[in-house]
Amino acid sequence: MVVEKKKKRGKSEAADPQPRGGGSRDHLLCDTMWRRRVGALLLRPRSPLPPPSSTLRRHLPDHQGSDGGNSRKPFIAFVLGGPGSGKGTQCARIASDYGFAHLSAGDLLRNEISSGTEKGELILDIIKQGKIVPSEITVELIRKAMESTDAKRVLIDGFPRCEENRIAFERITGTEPDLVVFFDCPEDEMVKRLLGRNQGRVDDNIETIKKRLKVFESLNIPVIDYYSSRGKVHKINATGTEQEIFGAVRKLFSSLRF
Ligand SMILES: Nc1ncnc2c1ncn2[C@@H]1O[C@H](COP(=O)(O)OP(=O)(O)OP(=O)(O)O)[C@@H](O)[C@H]1O
Ligand SMILES: Nc1ccn([C@H]2C[C@H](O)[C@@H](COP(=O)(O)O)O2)c(=O)n1
Ligand SMILES: [Mg+2]
Repeated sequence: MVVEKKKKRGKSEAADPQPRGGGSRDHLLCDTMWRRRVGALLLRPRSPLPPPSSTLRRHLPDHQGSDGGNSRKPFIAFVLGGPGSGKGTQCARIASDYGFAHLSAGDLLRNEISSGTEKGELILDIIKQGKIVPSEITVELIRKAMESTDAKRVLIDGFPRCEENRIAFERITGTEPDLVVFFDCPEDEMVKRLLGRNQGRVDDNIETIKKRLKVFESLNIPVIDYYSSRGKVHKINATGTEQEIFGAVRKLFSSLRF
């Protein structure tokens, strides 16, 4: 199933996950341009990837293990949807009812900001502008979080946000999601929810929200289309009350064999 384009979706933007060209499309940049701008930080020599730890080995595809099943990779669900579509709200309920660990990419990045490091400052600057943080930063945070949980079911909320995110995740963890849940919500409803969220987020203002919506259409929809073509996407209508939406979520999760 290829996700239908909404009426307001710009044809060329949605079809071009890495738009090239002038400054007016600056809001669409994914991590390539940012890597250039912050070269000093990102081009620092990185130590070679360590051999997978026993925990990470659980994430490798087709790893059957020889310890009675304890080393099998966890069930991984990516949870996607536009800003304010209700990903975090529904993930909290899924985690509590179905025993999933909830890893929110946005929360991991905000924790890094709180740590007051140079990397945190870079992340803050990018988030304020509604853009996407370089994949190697985000995937590394997710990889560490996955390593430090023993959960057999993991929700990864708000990731991957662009094709580079997806490809970096697959390369670094050597695995793919078992399921992609897409919360489909009209833009006007998402804007209303974000403006009413009132959690002090630096990106919950109308200017940044407009940019995040454009980035979602341009860079995240192609990822959803990619997984749709691989039969992994389950689309949920994200309008209605939290409880109504969770009804649809429950139908899906109760039907899964983990
Ligand atoms: N069905 C709903 N109806 C009305 N408000 C909702 C609903 N679901 C969530 N909300 C509220 O909308 C706001 C955004 O929800 P939430 O934080 O879950 O979205 P999100 O998709 O995680 O957004 P972001 O991508 O910005 O993190 C929150 O204030 C939340 O309480
Ligand atoms: N994969 C990701 C996830 C998040 N970010 C940045 C950009 C988002 O606007 C911001 C907030 O995320 P949210 O809490 O809305 O999921 O964090 C990113 O760059 N890459
Ligand atoms: Mg969220």
